[in-house]
Amino acid sequence: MRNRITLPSPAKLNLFLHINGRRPDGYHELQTLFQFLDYGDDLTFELTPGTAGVRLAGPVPGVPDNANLIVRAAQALSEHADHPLPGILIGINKRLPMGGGLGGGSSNAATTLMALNHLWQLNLNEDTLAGIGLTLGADVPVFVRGNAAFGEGVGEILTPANPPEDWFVVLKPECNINTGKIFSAEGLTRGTPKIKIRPAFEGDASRYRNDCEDVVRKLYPEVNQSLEWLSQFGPARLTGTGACIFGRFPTESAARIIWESKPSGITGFVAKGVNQSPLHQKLAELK
Ligand SMILES: C[C@@](CO)(OP(=O)(O)O)[C@H](O)COP(=O)(O)OP(=O)(O)OC[C@H]1O[C@@H](n2ccc(N)nc2=O)[C@H](O)[C@@H]1O
Ligand SMILES: Nc1ncnc2c1ncn2[C@@H]1O[C@H](COP(=O)(O)OP(=O)(O)O)[C@@H](O)[C@H]1O
Repeated sequence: MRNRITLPSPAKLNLFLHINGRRPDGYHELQTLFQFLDYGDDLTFELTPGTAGVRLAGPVPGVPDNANLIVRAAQALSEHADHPLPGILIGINKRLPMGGGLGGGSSNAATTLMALNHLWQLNLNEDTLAGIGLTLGADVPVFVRGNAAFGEGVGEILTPANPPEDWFVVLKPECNINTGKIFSAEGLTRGTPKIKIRPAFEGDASRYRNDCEDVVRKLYPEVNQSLEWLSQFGPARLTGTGACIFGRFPTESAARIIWESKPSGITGFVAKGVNQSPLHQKLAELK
């Protein structure tokens, strides 16, 4: 049994995102296709016997520790323990932009649930971990399950999927987008008819759109400009409620050529889409 493990906390893309309606509680019913990227944050977990509680080795800028999804995930998990738990120190190597639609915070929460379930020897099953994850955010369950998936409901009803593992240029326009602001925008497309994705989806996901895109383009000219630039080279889309956008390429070299020619000042990265989460690949190696 190790005392210290470093685990990946990958990004997700919403390859498409449809909004089918609004629930009585105000949340929106979605249909979306999640795929992971082989790019993300790294989290290091170290047991600190003789101490109690969860400490972060350093803060995430702009996020108080007690609001950090890593700390909130650890606390939620600790409520399921039936034995005293040793303290834990968590280091964060943050690469993913925050509030970018890449699910970084949700992914950090899922990595924490999986890591501490192992280090604290809680033996909770995946259903329980996904259920705890859902209390922290709609995107946490897909990161706990670790399979590319169609998501329904608010994204928690998951059907495994196998989209092509293409390469992506991901760009982060210079703006931060609040998810709540987009879901409450007046002109948001909210009535896209449901498509049949269960028991199996038959179709080309790239034919479908992100229903948040029109509103985000109007409210954030930076996103509009970046989408116009990237779509010269093929279909480009928003992920989640933005601000990140992505373009799909069949090879790494094709993606890198476009990446090298991006307008100056814009940040982002090139990554491969993967249908098994890098977190689950690493956990399988540790077994
Ligand atoms: C849109 C998606 C798609 O993957 O991703 P991101 O852009 O955040 O990465 C997710 O569904 C984001 O889910 P989650 O991360 O739980 O959303 P939050 O930031 O907690 O939501 C902020 C607010 O947006 C509204 N909201 C959120 C999700 C949803 N399906 N319907 C909503 O109406 C609610 O008012 C909520 O209070
Ligand atoms: N560990 C964390 N990493 C990133 N963001 C976090 C974290 N903990 C809490 N947050 C909060 O969650 C918000 C959403 O972050 P994130 O999941 O990265 O973006 P998105 O949901 O747009 O993909 C951030 O703006 C931040 O306030």
